[in-house]
Amino acid sequence: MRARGRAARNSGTTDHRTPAQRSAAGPEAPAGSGDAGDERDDGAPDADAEQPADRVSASERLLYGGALRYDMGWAAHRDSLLRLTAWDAMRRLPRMLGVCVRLAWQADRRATTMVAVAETLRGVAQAVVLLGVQRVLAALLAPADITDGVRDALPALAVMAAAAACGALFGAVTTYADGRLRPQVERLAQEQYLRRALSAEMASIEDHGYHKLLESAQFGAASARNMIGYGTRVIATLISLVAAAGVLTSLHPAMLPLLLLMTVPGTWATLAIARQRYRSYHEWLQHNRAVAELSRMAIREDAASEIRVHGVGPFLLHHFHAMSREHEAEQSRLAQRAAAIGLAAAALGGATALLTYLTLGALLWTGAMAFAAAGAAVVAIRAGTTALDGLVRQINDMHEDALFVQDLQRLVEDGDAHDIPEGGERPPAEPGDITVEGLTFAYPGTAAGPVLRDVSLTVPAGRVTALVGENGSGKSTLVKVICGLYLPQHGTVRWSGVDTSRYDRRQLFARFRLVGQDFFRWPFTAGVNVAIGQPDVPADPARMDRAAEAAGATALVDSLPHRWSTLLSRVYQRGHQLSGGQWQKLGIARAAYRDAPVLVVDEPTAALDAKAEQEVFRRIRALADGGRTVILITHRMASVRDADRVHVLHEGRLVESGTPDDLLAAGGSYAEMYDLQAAQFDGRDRETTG
Ligand SMILES: Nc1ncnc2c1ncn2[C@@H]1O[C@H](COP(=O)(O)OP(=O)(O)OP(=O)(O)O)[C@@H](O)[C@H]1O
Repeated sequence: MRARGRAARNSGTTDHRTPAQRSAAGPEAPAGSGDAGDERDDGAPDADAEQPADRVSASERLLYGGALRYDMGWAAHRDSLLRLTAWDAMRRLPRMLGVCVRLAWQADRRATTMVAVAETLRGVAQAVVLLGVQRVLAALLAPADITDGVRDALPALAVMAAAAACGALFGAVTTYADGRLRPQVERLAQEQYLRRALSAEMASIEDHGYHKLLESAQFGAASARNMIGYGTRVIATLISLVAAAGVLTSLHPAMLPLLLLMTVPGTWATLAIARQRYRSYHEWLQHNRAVAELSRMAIREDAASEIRVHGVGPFLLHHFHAMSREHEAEQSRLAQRAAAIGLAAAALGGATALLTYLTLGALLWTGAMAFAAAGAAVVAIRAGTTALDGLVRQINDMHEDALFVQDLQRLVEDGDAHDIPEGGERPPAEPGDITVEGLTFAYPGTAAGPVLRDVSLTVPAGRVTALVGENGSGKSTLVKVICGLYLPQHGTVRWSGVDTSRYDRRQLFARFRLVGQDFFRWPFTAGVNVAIGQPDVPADPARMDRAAEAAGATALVDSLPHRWSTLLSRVYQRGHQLSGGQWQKLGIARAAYRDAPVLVVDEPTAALDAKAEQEVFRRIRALADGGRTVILITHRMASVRDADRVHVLHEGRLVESGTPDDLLAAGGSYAEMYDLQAAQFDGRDRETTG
């Protein structure tokens, strides 16, 4: 494809085999790769199939549980894609040019002006050359003596030469200014995209529809860059076209309609093929993303050992092959249709060209047109059809890219509803007691129903509060709602009795430090991995050392080849690999680096050795003793014994609350979980001592 953005959006080759040939010659399926019989509707290209989503390969069913096709009903592009007619494309041209100019103007006014002026002048130069041809032919063909003819043609030839030289010069100016402009436009658009994506609500990021918009709009930046190029060419082409049309009309009024008629078949073919490509691109977006993801898995660090030890390589390769073939079949179907449309357009184009030249001949024959004028008309027709064809192609390209730029604009302009809202009161520096009242929460867009049901509890200030319960009981969800990451459907979260919905959400986040189960391993230096806990201030090495000390990570940092400057990603040169437990210590140091009154720790010690685990809990306890509020989620019941208060969740409901001693005495769920774990240790002790 023409441009970088488009290359990233499209992929695939062709597979012309029938299903029978495919299963006969297909790759040997490794164990677990699906039943060969499932290939039944992994169909070869079916020219009549209107619904590619019906063709689901065994790989797709096995790996993704069904077809990975977007229902076109979702697409905001749908109408623009499928309604794209020549009239529609022309009608939209001014708006699309407006988009280009606005983007370019925002990025670099000087370069934009240079491009606009140079392209306009280049178009004018081309028009002068065309008019010169008419003059030269008239001068050469009119007098009986060729020497007189050449002499008469000389001034026009000189003007043509000068115009051609100027055209080349303006072309060079455009090349320079356009080359400067395009990367700036792309950067600007990408920054707009990132700003929007980074400020979206968690619920919006997980929202299917919004995620699709985010996915589609990510191509907006590359498309914006492309559009500048197309816009530039459209200006020059339009001027050439006006010149050719002017020349033709001046030669004979019948010529202009014929010129337009000649371009009808090409225009129809270009737009018909484009419509099919748009439809296909959108339907296969998810599928192609999955194929790209399958091939990326081959080099993922976190998958590398399992791929080798479990022999996952052939499995991945097989499914990559099968899914790629499936898309190739779609590509093949498109190619077949494009070839048929192209052939029909060529036949119609030939007929219209014949009609035009026959008319020209008739005009000559009847003496309605002079010989010189007919020669100039042939040149103008050629220039005109080339310009018109080019214009349709450029408008089509622009249109395709404009859809992605439109998505980006839609995201930028209408994304407010999905952003974490700004505004609200400033929350107090210390939240005091945190109380949750009648909280019910369901993840938006899921059919599973509420994962928290009517939960009411208190997290006392300056104490350690433990949340326990079996897997999936809602502990992590509860702390995410308490932190303000998600908004509950019912109920309130209060700080010292004040409803937190009054507070500015971003400032609310600033009161929490979080060591999540799935804290992110930034592929940056060890120092950044800790200092990113407080990214709004410059990294302070002394504070990093203190945070490492608080997390028991000093020895680890000292052991790194470049201490804080050690790059923690083996993907890069000089990269260093940490163990899971070492990462966890850095994650705790990140939270310690952050200056916030409430510490939320979700399974903080899962990857730590026994000594480190004990140390972490000792430090967490010390934090609370120093007045910090700690919310601790853990499955280690022994660690919970040090908590001041324990809340037990079961299937999204609060079932027990109290001090550890009270709950043990009550003999409920907590006591049961505690006894189970204690019995494991007792058993092991007996085994090792027995
Ligand atoms: N982002 C999400 N979108 C939809 N459902 C989710 C999401 N995160 C969690 N869930 C669902 O919410 C329920 C509670 O999950 P949660 O992670 O809060 O449980 P948990 O008690 O912390 O479990 P664990 O002890 O295994 O960490 C689960 O059924 C889970 O499938």
